[in-house]
Amino acid sequence: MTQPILQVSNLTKRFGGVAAVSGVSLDVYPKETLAIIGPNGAGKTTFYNMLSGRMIPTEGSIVFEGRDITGLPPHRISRLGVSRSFQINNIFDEMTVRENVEVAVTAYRHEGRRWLNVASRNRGVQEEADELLNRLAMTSLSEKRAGVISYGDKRLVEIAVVLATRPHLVLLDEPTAGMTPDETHRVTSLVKSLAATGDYTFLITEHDMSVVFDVADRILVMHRGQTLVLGEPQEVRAHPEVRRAYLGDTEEEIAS
Ligand SMILES: Nc1ncnc2c1ncn2[C@@H]1O[C@H](COP(=O)(O)OP(=O)(O)OP(=O)(O)O)[C@@H](O)[C@H]1O
Repeated sequence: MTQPILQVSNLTKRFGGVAAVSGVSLDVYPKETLAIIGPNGAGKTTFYNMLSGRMIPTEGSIVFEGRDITGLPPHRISRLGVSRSFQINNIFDEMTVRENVEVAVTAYRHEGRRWLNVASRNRGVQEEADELLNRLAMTSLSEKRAGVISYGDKRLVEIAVVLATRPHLVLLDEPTAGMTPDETHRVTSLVKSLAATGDYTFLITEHDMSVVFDVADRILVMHRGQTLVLGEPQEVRAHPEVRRAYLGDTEEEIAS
């Protein structure tokens, strides 16, 4: 049987009396796309923060590709192949799209402080950046300054920057937040096409249920820091507590 790429056991984070995440256990398998949903305050961000090393769990363990990464600092976890995109833009507006990706590729290659000078001259880096942009169908934007492209395109550049670190596990944090329907469609298509390459495993937090049901192989529903349901989309859709606690209201809303 396939070994999980990520094994989360009894993961717990308490802030004083508040258990933001409480006893969550989860196995994630290579190449799957697993969505994490839940109402505001359910613990999704705290869960991500522990996976990516920004917060140290109060209890529990995180094993990635057979190695215990619990409590390691973010740069070590990233280096091991877990990469996270954020809800905020963190790209350089003054640089072109390609330069942004080159910086990420170069940083990954550990060229240290010389990266700014090296990036534009290093053909290997350029080729890798071009290949990534091609993979994301963004070649036509390569020479544009990041500051002038649309919000949706910026979010895609961020995904390119994340992929430049050659992750095996990609944590996407509300990738379609603030996007137009067209932009949302581009992101869902992209995630699906990247998942289809078999090179990545995705965790994705997302409030847009149509995106979740479109991209996810499985869904973890969190509620008050705990696992409410973990299952395939049709199980989650049909689950009475999920309907009450989160998806809420009507059949049509959930199916849409
Ligand atoms: N640094 C912190 N100190 C104290 N309490 C915190 C801290 N971070 C999160 N919490 C609390 O933990 C709970 C879970 O928060 P978290 O941000 O993880 O939820 P979320 O599911 O990501 O919510 P949202 O969808 O609004 O981003 C909330 O009650 C929140 O107030």
